[in-house]
Amino acid sequence: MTAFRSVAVIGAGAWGTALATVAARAGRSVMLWARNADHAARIASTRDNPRLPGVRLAPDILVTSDLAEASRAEMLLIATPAQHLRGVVNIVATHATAAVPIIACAKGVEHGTHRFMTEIIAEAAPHAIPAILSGPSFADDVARGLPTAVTLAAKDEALASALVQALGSATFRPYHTTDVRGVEIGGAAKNVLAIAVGISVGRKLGASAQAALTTRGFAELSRLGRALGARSETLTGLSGLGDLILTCSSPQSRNFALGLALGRGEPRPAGKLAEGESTAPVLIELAASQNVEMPVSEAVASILSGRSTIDAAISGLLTRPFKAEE
Ligand SMILES: NC(=O)C1=CN([C@@H]2O[C@H](COP(=O)(O)OP(=O)(O)OC[C@H]3O[C@@H](n4cnc5c(N)ncnc54)[C@H](O)[C@@H]3O)[C@@H](O)[C@H]2O)C=CC1
Ligand SMILES: O=C(CO)COP(=O)(O)O
Repeated sequence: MTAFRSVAVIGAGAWGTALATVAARAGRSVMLWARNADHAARIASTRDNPRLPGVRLAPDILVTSDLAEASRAEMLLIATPAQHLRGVVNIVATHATAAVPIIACAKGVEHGTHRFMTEIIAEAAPHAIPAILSGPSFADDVARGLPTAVTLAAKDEALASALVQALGSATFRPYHTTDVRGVEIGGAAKNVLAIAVGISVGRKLGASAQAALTTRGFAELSRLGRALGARSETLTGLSGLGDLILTCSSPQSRNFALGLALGRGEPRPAGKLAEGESTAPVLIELAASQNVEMPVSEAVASILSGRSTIDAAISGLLTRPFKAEE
């Protein structure tokens, strides 16, 4: 199997920049693609990306806005927002014809199609090998070299393991699995649940409610995961429970921070991507199609769409019938 000497990171936001740093630390030859040529030129000359302030980009990371050039790498990491992944992979597919791994690093489910990230890659770039990287990892922590561990999934175990070898280092520790769907469900659902927990903290409902909501959130994430064939060790692993714990406990999470602002009745944080907002309506459509109950996610979707007030949604959750814990 190839040693994956060259890596292209597609999307120069906070996460793409952190991942470029990770790949450079692991000894890869790295190219970071930004869609805007001026933005790419500015990052290339200043070695600083305003999306990830205070992090200096290693001198050997090439920054480009040429997608054809980036698409020729031996491994591609896609770090655009989830709803834009298809658009960018469509273009990548016109340039890259070899069967290279394309690793989705976005967390979400596509509107309209209900497709998970690796399904989109499979449709948009049929010659490529889809994989997914997800887990508890704030871009800022990762870029600064603080210890993090994530899950990397591909259908072929040998390939998943080779990708881990190519990207892993002492401070960025990917664990490999073949449970692709399990990994992508965790990353998508935890963002929606983090908004709910942020709202409860913003409303000062207390630490006990925060723990209860996170746990019941995990119950519904697991129900959907099981219905879609995820393995229980994935759901309780880094990309499931691990990422849920991180984002439901820290205002550093943009999803949690959005919930916090909503709960406090404050303006939402400006210019911050909170993927849970896009994922919430799709997640509940997906759950309904599987006859899976996701009351916490439904409450988030109804608050975000204006169908429910926060107080009505909280009251709705607290007055649900008592039942067995499952
Ligand atoms: N920031 C973090 O700590 C982590 C983020 N992620 C995931 O990574 C994905 C990206 O998040 P961030 O980098 O944090 O967001 P960000 O808001 O910092 O950056 C998003 C980037 O995508 C680019 N972009 C937007 N639309 C595009 C399009 N149509 N084509 C190409 N590029 C486009 C933007 O120019 C921007 O550079 C999200 O799905 C997020 O959930 C995953 C793990 C950690
Ligand atoms: O996915 C993340 C951490 O694992 C980042 O969380 P936010 O997108 O909520 O900031």
